[in-house]
Formats: sequence, structure tokens, C-alpha cells
Amino acid sequence: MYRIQTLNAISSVIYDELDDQYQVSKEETHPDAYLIRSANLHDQELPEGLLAIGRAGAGTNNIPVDACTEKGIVVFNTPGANANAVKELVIASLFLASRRVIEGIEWTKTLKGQGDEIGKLVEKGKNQFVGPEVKGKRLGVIGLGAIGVMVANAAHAIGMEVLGYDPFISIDAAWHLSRAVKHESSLEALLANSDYITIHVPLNAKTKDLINAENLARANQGIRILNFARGGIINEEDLVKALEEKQVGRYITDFPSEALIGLPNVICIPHLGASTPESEDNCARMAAAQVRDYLENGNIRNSVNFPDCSLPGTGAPRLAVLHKNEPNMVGQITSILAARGININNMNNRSRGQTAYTLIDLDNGSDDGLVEAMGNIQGVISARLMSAKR
Ligand SMILES: NC(=O)C1=CN([C@@H]2O[C@H](COP(=O)(O)OP(=O)(O)OC[C@H]3O[C@@H](n4cnc5c(N)ncnc54)[C@H](O)[C@@H]3O)[C@@H](O)[C@H]2O)C=CC1
Ligand SMILES: O=C(O)CCC(=O)C(=O)O
Repeated sequence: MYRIQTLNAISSVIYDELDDQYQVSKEETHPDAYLIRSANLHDQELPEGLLAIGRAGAGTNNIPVDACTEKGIVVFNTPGANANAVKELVIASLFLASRRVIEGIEWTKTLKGQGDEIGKLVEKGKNQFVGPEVKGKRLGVIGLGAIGVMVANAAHAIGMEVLGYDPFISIDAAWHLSRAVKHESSLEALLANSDYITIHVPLNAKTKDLINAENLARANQGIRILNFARGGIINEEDLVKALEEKQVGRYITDFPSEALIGLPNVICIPHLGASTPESEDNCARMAAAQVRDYLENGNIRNSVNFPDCSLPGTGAPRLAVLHKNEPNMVGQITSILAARGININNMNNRSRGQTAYTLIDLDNGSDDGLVEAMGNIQGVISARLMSAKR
């Protein structure tokens, strides 16, 4: 029996993946894995024995990934599974950043009680809510991953001139990006050449305060900024000042804060980017499937702290060793097997930055201290023995 603790409301489609070998609840004690959305794990003790965290979503800044790596907890996310939902809300927000629809709706509510006068009042008052069309305007997209590419292509399709900035763009993303999107090689150039920008990078130490007073000063006067990535990517103090000085014309964010709520020219959305049934199902199903494959078969797909590594299941005993990416790790692991007369049927070893993973299907052999022996190798983070069926 595997135990899964859910730390957020997760779509019930997880049960398509997690059969009766799984006990899933909010209160699970001694969980083998967590399934979460945006729950903040930074201030929580990670339970002993936790093997995996399945983040049903893209961003993992709510997870202490380095601490997980040290403890041998594999952190998974679900790349692209909610990208379309975010893209749709970003496109809607491009219009909201232009046309003063939200202010207009609020103002219209004040006309309640005016009876037959409403038509006349509407025509007289609507001028205050005029705003430009997006067609022909320039949109700068920061980060051309799963979401950024979709947003760039959709914005081009509605007639915008699209510029993109992503020094680390993947080959896959580049293949999917419309050729009409102009490549900008610096953030400063992107800001200076855009009427609107939209941010689609992860929040990490390198992207914190990526948008700040210095580069906002070089942006086009009145630039409209959309932030559906994370609040910390834009320096809030600098942003508020730039809004006051009209350097930033509009700011639409999925990440409200005390300083932003109620400010003129700011629209705060309650983190709804991925809140569609389709997206919630996609993310939940993918996270559950990845966690299951890891718990049962040791296979890793879409981890943010260990390399992707898998083997086809044959029912043979499988040794799974998470270790540091250091010389002679595989040599030491296989020497222990050789000393015990255990033959290797199949194996895969992958590395990623500081970490590595070795999966070995064994012809014979049982635990009998094998896992402990592996754990004693300097540089091994953790080891498990299982029978991989699929
Ligand atoms: N509002 C919401 O509900 C949601 C928000 N998000 C946020 O959006 C972020 C992006 O999501 P995805 O597109 O799915 O991720 P992704 O990993 O597919 O794409 C991120 C892209 O950012 C690029 N990048 C990284 N550092 C950069 C930098 N300094 N400058 C320019 N580009 C840089 C990467 O090369 C990559 O192409 C997530 O990390 C998350 O924080 C994601 C999903 C839903
Ligand atoms: O689960 C959610 O609604 C949050 C989605 C999100 O922010 C992400 O996937 O990074």
C-alpha cells in the first residue's frame, strides 16, 4: 500500500492513475508522496520517508527543492499541462489592459436605480473608458517556454507584432514558436521596443526582481505589463513608483498583494491562470501518473531535481539509486552487485547538474542488506529495491 498526502484540493482524476494500492487523503501520516498545487512547503518539516512530491502545475518555487534533493525526495512538475489555460487568460488580459472594461463594468453598477435614464447615462459616460486596440501594437514576451510560446503565437494571430526574449529557449519551444516572432537578445531591448510585456519565466534566485527600476526606466512610457508568472519577478516597490509616475500605464497580475490591491491602473486577479477544469485535470493526472511510475517502477519523468531516467518493466527486481553526479558512482554500485554474484539484466544511468540516478534490473538477488550496502557508498543519497512491472 502506498500513502499519498494531498496538500491542496486536487482533481479526482488522480484516481484514474492511483488504484486500490493507494491510500490518498489530506491527513495521511507517513506519506510516500505528496500531491500538491501551490501549497508552500518552505516552512514545513518534510516527513521522514517521503520519496516524491508531485506538483500539479509548472512553478516549483513553493517547494524547497534543494532540501528535497539532499533528502532524496524527487520533485516532479507537469510541464505544459496548464499552459493553454494561462495563455487564454493572458490574451483576455491583453484586452483588459487596453480597453477599460473592468472600470466600465464597475461604473455601470453605479447606475442601478436610474431606471429609463440608464441608456442616456451610458452613452454620456462611456467616453471615460475608451482604450486602444491591441492590433498592430508590440508585445514583448519574456520567457518562451510552454506558456510564452503559446501566448506569442496567439498574440501574433490577433494582429500584434510579437517580440520574444529567452536566452535559454529549448529546441522544442523554438520549433513551436511562430516564425513571425522577432527575437530580442536583451531584456532592455525588449522593454524599449514593446507597448505591452508579458512575463513567463519561473521565479528563482536569477529571476527575482528581473523587472526593476533600472530596466523600467528604459521601457516605453506607459508600457502595459502582464504578470502571470510570479509576483517576485517584478520588484514591487519599483513597480508602484513606476505606476505613480505613469512610466507603467497598466499592470495586470495573477499575484495580488497588499501594496497592489486597489491601486489605480492595477488589475489583481486571484491566481486564476491555471484554474480551468481542463487544466486542473491535466495537471492532476500527469502528476499522479509520474509519482506512481516513480513509486512503483523507479522511473523518473519530469523531475526538477533529478534526471529523467527509466527502464521498461519486466517484473525483475530493480535497484534504484539516487546519487551525486560524481566519478565512479556506477563503478561502486556495480562492484557491490558483482561481489554478491548478482548479474545485471539492464541498466540506465543519467545525470543532471549535481545529481544522478542509476536504475539497474537484476537477474537475481534479494534485498538481504543490498539497499543498505548501496546507502553506505559515499555520494549515494538513497536506494530502493522494487519489482518494476510496467
Ligand atoms: N498563473 C498561473 O496560474 C500559472 C503560472 N505559471 C508560472 O509561469 C511560469 C512559466 O511556466 P511555463 O511556461 O509552463 O514554464 P517553462 O519552464 O515551460 O518556461 C519557462 C521559460 O522561461 C525561460 N527563462 C528562464 N529564465 C529566464 C530569464 N532569466 N529570462 C528569459 N527567459 C527565461 C526558460 O528558458 C523557459 O523557456 C512557471 O514557472 C510559473 O511560475 C505557470 C502555470 C500557471
Ligand atoms: O495550481 C494552481 O492553480 C497554480 C498554477 C501555477 O501557478 C503553476 O502551475 O505554476
